[in-house]
Amino acid sequence: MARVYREGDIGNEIADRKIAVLGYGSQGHAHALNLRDSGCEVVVGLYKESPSWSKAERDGLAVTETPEAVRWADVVMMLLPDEAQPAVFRSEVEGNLSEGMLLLFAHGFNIHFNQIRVPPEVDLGLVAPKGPGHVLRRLYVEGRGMPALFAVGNDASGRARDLTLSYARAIGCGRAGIIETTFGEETETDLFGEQAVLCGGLTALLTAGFETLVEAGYQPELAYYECVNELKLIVDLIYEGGLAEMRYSISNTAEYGDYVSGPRVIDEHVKENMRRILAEIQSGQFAKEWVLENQAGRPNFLARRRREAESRVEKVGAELRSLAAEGVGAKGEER
Ligand SMILES: NC(=O)C1=CN([C@@H]2O[C@H](COP(=O)(O)OP(=O)(O)OC[C@H]3O[C@@H](n4cnc5c(N)ncnc54)[C@H](OP(=O)(O)O)[C@@H]3O)[C@@H](O)[C@H]2O)C=CC1
Ligand SMILES: CC[C@](O)(C(C)=O)C(=O)O
Ligand SMILES: [Mg+2]
Ligand SMILES: [Mg+2]
Repeated sequence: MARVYREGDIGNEIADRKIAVLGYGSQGHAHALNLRDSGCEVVVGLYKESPSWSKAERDGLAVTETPEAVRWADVVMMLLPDEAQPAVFRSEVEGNLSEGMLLLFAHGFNIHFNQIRVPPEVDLGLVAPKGPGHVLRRLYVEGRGMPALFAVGNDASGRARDLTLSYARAIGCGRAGIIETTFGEETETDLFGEQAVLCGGLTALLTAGFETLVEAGYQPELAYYECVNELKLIVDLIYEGGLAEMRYSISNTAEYGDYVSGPRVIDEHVKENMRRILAEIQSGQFAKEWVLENQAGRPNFLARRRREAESRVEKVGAELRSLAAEGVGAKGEER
């Protein structure tokens, strides 16, 4: 079994270091605020026109432009979008790194697929929380934590491993559990999970279920409640107690249907498709496609984003959510 590091197994070396968090988006705001609340000295690095600059200041954080933040820091966490990282690394980060510094990533894409090469005298690490940044912050505030992976890509100083783990603890992940990995394993499993299961697989499954009911003549609002809205309630039970807890709470009729119909939906063909997607990730084909899509100005990505926002399942969901919000008073009480 993998060793799972908890708070008590990890030191507090990070408390003596100056940390620059580059970016203040989903992960950036959560890392910066969790580190600050864990007693660390943090500066957020951004570009001058960023709308997030004033937001970070309102949250009580010091903000400077990226090159200055890197020069000031001992530890730099790169939390720009993956596709923006290589250019910013070359123009604003690389020249300001020095021997003994630790450069961290929250996802290994650019290191594993050779889009960024870190100088050999600089330590290189990975702290990859296994969930969205806004939930990382929410859990920390609630006194809980999100699991994370950590890896060391280069240990020039001999201190990279302890410091990387200590950073993971300071953002709250030691409260849940931290597992050691490599940049390659984190990158390939993360891309697979988000494409085949958590985001791509799930949205395709929900949409297919919704459309099947609507095309068969059932009310779209009912189809939405059945195939999309209720998912959270089912997933919460799985999160709390695994598949068994969910199956304990549903009816025996639902449990029997789960056993006889689930494997006919997610059948061998689906697993074959999953294996193909994994192979495209492992070979670097997906990474190459995403890099080229960005170099071309993201035409397919942006068109797809627009089309998805116009889809029937999204429109029905938005209407139902606005009706639900109307029924709730300013203090969240039912009217
Ligand atoms: N989203 C998530 O929950 C997870 C993300 N990750 C990884 O974390 C990293 C960050 O992703 P995510 O938090 O989603 O990113 P976001 O898109 O949410 O935030 C990116 C931040 O970088 C800033 N930024 C963009 N371009 C530049 C630039 N040229 N110079 C300086 N700052 C810039 C943005 O500025 P502005 O605010 O002005 O837009 C924003 O603050 C990625 O490596 C991702 O794979 C890992 C685990 C989960
Ligand atoms: C599931 C998507 C994710 O990998 C994440 C929140 O963990 C991401 O890249 O945002
Ligand atoms: Mg990811
Ligand atoms: Mg992920």
